[in-house]
Amino acid sequence: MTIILAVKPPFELKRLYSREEISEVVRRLSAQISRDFAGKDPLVVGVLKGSVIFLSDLVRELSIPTEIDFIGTSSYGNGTTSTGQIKITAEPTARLAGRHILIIEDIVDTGLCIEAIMKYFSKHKPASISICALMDKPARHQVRVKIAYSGFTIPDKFVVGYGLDFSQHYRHLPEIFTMEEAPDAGQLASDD
Ligand SMILES: O=P(O)(O)OC[C@H]1O[C@H](OP(=O)(O)OP(=O)(O)O)[C@H](O)[C@@H]1O
Ligand SMILES: Nc1nc2[nH]cnc2c(=O)[nH]1
Repeated sequence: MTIILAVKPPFELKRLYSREEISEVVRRLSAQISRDFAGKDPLVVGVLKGSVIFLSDLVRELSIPTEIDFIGTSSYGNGTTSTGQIKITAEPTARLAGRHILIIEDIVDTGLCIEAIMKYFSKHKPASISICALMDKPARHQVRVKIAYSGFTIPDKFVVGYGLDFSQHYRHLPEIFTMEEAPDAGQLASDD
């Protein structure tokens, strides 16, 4: 399925993963997490805002009790490339010391965001910190990242949907799409 967006320049969204493919990955990750964290009362921390839909689906598949919290970061502003300046914009409120913390990311791209989050949690003396990411773009990593629970390994393309935005839009789409300038963008732009 391809959607052409009537913006300038025109972008096209091409479906990368269907609802069924996403559900299958969510079930696989939840099973692994349920097994590894049994008896550990983990603190599941979603990285705002992109992980919210993934986190909601994931925790409802878990067979173990968990506590849920969130951390806010900003790095992408309104564009498709990281500014490289990662700010923690909202801190979790749960007790962190001595906890088994599972960070839930929608995507690891440069890895700068997750690196800053790992640094933040390390300072609070948790028992352990693990990362679960729905998508990983290894071709773009700028830092070493260890993802214990990885959903899809994706090519170097900007993706939207299932929580991920472009300029705060498209988070609501239930599937995941790549977003690229439409091939005839030059033609359309010169038709003004
Ligand atoms: O690996 P990186 O290059 O650091 O990129 C990954 C981060 O970028 C996105 O967040 P963003 O800052 O766009 O905020 P959002 O989740 O609110 O959209 C995404 O949700 C990840 O948290
Ligand atoms: N929406 C979105 N946000 C990102 N942040 C880092 N990479 C991406 C991406 O591919 N899509």
